[in-house]
Amino acid sequence: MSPTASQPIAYLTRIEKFSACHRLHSPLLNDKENLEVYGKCNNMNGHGHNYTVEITLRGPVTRETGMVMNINDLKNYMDAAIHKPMDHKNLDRDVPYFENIVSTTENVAIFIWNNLKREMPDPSILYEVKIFETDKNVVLYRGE
Ligand SMILES: Nc1nc2c(c(=O)[nH]1)N=C([C@H](O)[C@H](O)COP(=O)(O)OP(=O)(O)OP(=O)(O)O)CN2
Ligand SMILES: [Zn+2]
Repeated sequence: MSPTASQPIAYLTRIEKFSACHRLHSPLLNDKENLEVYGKCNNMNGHGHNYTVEITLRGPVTRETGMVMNINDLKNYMDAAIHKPMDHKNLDRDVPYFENIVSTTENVAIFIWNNLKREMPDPSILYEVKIFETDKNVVLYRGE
């Protein structure tokens, strides 16, 4: 059903956390360049983060249910898109997507976006993926 005056548009956000380790290393750069670009984050031993992910949907508030999406369903989609592939994993070694794609927070956001698009029955309502890699480093991705 398309939105009408009786179906206002709302933004629904769910926040989840996951932990993972990684090393910033680009296959498109040589070792010297990798060290120059990524500095301490290029260390062979890697390092870990407690990521916070905010997923926002934008869609009509369905009259019958009063919801953009049932949060219980959103939880399941986020579990499949975020926790199952990445929680307590080494992103570079355990997640095939990052085999040749550097595991920056930008690319983690794109990975989550693509996973959610596959999981959700109506992917058009996915509005934004926001990730806090640390308290100070935040990435927003809107599929552009
Ligand atoms: N554009 C990006 N730049 C950097 C990313 C990234 O994902 N995208 N990631 C890193 C490192 O992985 C690392 O996570 C940065 O962490 P760190 O410097 O320890 O964290 P803070 O900036 O929060 O802490 P400071 O104490 O201020 O250094 C690097 N660059
Ligand atoms: Zn990092």
